[in-house]
Amino acid sequence: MSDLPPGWEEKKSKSTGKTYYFNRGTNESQWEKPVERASNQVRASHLLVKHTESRRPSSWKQERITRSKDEALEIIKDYRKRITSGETTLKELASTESDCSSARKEGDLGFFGPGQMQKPFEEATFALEINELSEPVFTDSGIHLILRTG
Ligand SMILES: Cn1nc(-c2ccccc2)cc1C(=O)N[C@H](Cc1nc2ccccc2[nH]1)C(=O)O
Repeated sequence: MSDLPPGWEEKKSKSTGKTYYFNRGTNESQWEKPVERASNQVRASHLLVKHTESRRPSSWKQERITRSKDEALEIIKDYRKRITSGETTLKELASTESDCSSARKEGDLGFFGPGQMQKPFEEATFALEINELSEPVFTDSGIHLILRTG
């Protein structure tokens, strides 16, 4: 009975004889044995605009964040329009504009389950369909746009 997630198979490297894992569906291959992701987890990328009331009003972009919450909301609304019009993507904008250090990963936060992120962020993400973009979401960190990716 294979204990590998769907699509994965165990193979032997012709050159080294070492076991590796190959996914015929995605053409991925890796040395580490793939593990099943918990079914209650989701994956998301986000763009964060901080403001003066943010828990940590500082970021890789700006040592001291001086914009107001209202200004941050106007910025986030403009970003959302540009994404929904197809002019740009959330990942492109997050890379240059997000006040979260995940900007260096195009805003990708990876997989997370209940209890890992601030409640408003968690609730908004779990309410999204995969590839759906949230409305502006308010947390203690600032204002977010969230794209559920998994
Ligand atoms: C939750 N998280 N993951 C990363 C991250 C992920 C991948 C690569 C580098 C950093 C950064 C953070 C984080 O909390 N960043 C904070 C801002 C922030 N606050 C959040 C609240 C909810 C979800 C994401 C959030 N990001 C910061 O940089 O001040």
